[in-house]
Amino acid sequence: MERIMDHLAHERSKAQFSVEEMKIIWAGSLHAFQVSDRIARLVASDPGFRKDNRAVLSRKELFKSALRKAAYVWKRINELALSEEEASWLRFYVDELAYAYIHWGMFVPAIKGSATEEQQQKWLPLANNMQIIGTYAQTELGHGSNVRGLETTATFDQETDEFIIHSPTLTSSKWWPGGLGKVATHAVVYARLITDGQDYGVHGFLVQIRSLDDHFPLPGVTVGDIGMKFGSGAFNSIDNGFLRFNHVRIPRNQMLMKVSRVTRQGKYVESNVPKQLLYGAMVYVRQIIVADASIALSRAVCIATRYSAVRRQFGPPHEDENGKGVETQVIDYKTQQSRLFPLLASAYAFRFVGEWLKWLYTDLIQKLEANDFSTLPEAHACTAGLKSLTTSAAADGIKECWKLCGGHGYLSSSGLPELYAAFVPACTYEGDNIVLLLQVSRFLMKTISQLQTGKKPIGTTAYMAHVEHLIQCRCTVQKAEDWLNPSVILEAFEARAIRLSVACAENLTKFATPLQGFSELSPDLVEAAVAHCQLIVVSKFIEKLQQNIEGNGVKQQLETLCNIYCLNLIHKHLGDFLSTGSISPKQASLASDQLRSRYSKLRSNVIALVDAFNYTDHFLGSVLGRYDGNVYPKLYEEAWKDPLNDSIVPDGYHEYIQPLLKQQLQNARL
Ligand SMILES: CC(C)(COP(=O)(O)OP(=O)(O)OC[C@H]1O[C@@H](n2cnc3c(N)ncnc32)[C@H](O)[C@@H]1OP(=O)(O)O)[C@@H](O)C(=O)NCCC(=O)NCCSC(=O)CCCCCCCCCCCCCCC(=O)O
Ligand SMILES: Cc1cc2nc3c(=O)[nH]c(=O)nc-3n(C[C@H](O)[C@H](O)[C@H](O)COP(=O)(O)OP(=O)(O)OC[C@H]3O[C@@H](n4cnc5c(N)ncnc54)[C@H](O)[C@@H]3O)c2cc1C
Repeated sequence: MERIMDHLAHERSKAQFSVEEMKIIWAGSLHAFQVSDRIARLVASDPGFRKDNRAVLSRKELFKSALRKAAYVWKRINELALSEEEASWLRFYVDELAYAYIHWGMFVPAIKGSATEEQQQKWLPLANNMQIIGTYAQTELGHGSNVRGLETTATFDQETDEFIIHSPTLTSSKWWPGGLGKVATHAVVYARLITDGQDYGVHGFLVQIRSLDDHFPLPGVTVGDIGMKFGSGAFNSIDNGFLRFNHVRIPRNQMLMKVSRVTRQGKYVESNVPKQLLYGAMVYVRQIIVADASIALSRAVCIATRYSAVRRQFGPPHEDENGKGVETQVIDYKTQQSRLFPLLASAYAFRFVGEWLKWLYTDLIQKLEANDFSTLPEAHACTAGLKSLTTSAAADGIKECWKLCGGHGYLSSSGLPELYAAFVPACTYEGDNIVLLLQVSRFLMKTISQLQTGKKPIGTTAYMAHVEHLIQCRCTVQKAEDWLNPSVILEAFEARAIRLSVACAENLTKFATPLQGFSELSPDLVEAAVAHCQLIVVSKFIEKLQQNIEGNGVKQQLETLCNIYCLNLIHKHLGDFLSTGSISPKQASLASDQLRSRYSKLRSNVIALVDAFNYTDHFLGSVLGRYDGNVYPKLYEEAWKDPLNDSIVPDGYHEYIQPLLKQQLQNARL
């Protein structure tokens, strides 16, 4: 036991940089570090937030436990008079999915984004004080990605000055909203607005669905839970629900009227803001999900890295610090490094691009407030594309981390199965990842077509202004070290991205209609979108390194991580880079040489680099990822806690095992 604890301490002593300074870089600022660190410790030390083994709880127990924790969170927020920022960290570190995520993450933002000032004044205090609990009811049984295809109707009745909300078909039943099944009292419902016999498309409506007195559904409302989801624990603590309306009436002023409104006379009036603002809550959450992806991936990487340093298999006999013969740490196998270190680099890359995206979103909101809508298309493309890119990579990465831990990774006590099950739906919710990439490609094709009109591309598409150069430039790498030059990397990624996009744009012209072209070429368009999004991540990582980064050795570690992130992408997408002529086969081989050398450079720092995430053992929830590396005794201890070990002889022995054994013995004797 002592030996293993010493082992991680030895790993930590090898770090060539200041972990404390890196923690601040990871958190984003000294302030963010201090607040999150304080709240993380508060949660970890409070028995009310203990994480029992969720995998062994029944659905009802799990759900009730999540309700208890959510209520306790609210109590502590009020007792400690926490600020909005602190409250948000508290919900985050409690790490139990419950209705509050949708209430704070989607219901409140939907009101803020789509309601008029007057409506906000009425509804926000109720929501902020938890006098009502809200959900976001958009998806239907028959319609998820295609929001324009939603069937629920909101028909204006001029006589009573009300909207009648109705589910005309089974497929129009709302399906999936979190917190809807058993908890929410209110919902922002997306429905087709019909007035004067005309259908004006999908709009948002605030609808009360349960009584605030006895929690029963209101007349005309049928509501329930959609059932168990993948994985034990994970999303099963939350009540994703179904909802059907039978001519439910709401006052006219419960239509969210920032984008358009219906007058007392039933006239539909558009405001001067783009209708896409109705989808504002999705843009907001997609931006948060990118930050979530870096957190989920970094948790898995932290577990796999610490465990890989503890775990030993095969190898020539080494001597440990005490001169005792030991096997090789699995982290020293080059295959382990080539699978794990790019994931560590990706966690950092996603963290920085998430930080940038938060800035982009804040900037968008400021512009919208000043009636400047110019950056909305780019913000939509960036949030959609990066949500897609980072969640797909993080979900795959978490799965890889569990395999990197061998058999023990498959145990619930490793924390990895639940982490995976809880994160993988991020590839689907808030927009299916392929559907979102197609949105990005649409934006890219539009930008390319506008180049011909002389319109200057801005923001993340600014590189497209150099199309003529990027289409014909040749990569200048001659030796492996040349790959450490950021401008060389950037140009290779820009050339690959623009060449894929231009090829798509040219191919699209060969079809009878753009619609037909988009449909036939959609796999290529998705690849072009991925290339563009990877370029954004690469360029934001490089930009981060150009900032003033303090702390002994911190910048050097980030440079190595950035090199690994970029070179590994080249390695993984070699087909693209070679087929577009962005690099040559010889340069590809030099990139691989450089990548190997970066792994060696990073090796002695990896434990400290995952320590910089500053995750408490409580938050990690993993025996394999413990800070002290005391893995084996704790695995043994956890095994004993399994309900099957409550009795020596299992329940069922007398009914099923004993008779079988007896029968077989008797048969043998005959
Ligand atoms: C975009 C679509 C795929 C398709 O759109 P269409 O092609 O049909 O076109 P449209 O006519 O709709 O659009 C035309 C035009 O608009 C552009 N557009 C589209 N969307 C947007 C947008 N959002 N913003 C700006 N512009 C937009 C589009 O590109 C066109 O432009 P051009 O004409 O110029 O080309 C659309 O149908 C779509 O979005 N589909 C996806 C559906 C979707 O995403 N649904 C989400 C449902 S809600 C959900 O899934 C919730 C899950 C939540 C799970 C838990 C989350 C956990 C994390 C929460 C955070 C916690 C926070 C806690 C905070 C705290 O605690 O404090
Ligand atoms: C855990 C979880 C929580 C959720 N929470 C909420 C919530 O709170 N509120 C809410 O309203 N919704 C919620 N959702 C629903 C979610 O937003 C939808 O599942 C999502 O938008 C995808 O829609 P879909 O399920 O209909 O998939 P579909 O659109 O049916 O996708 C099925 C397949 O078709 C493909 N596909 C679809 N359209 C195209 C296209 N145009 N081109 C190419 N391929 C296409 C997709 O790539 C996918 O492979 C949640 C979902 C999950 C899993």
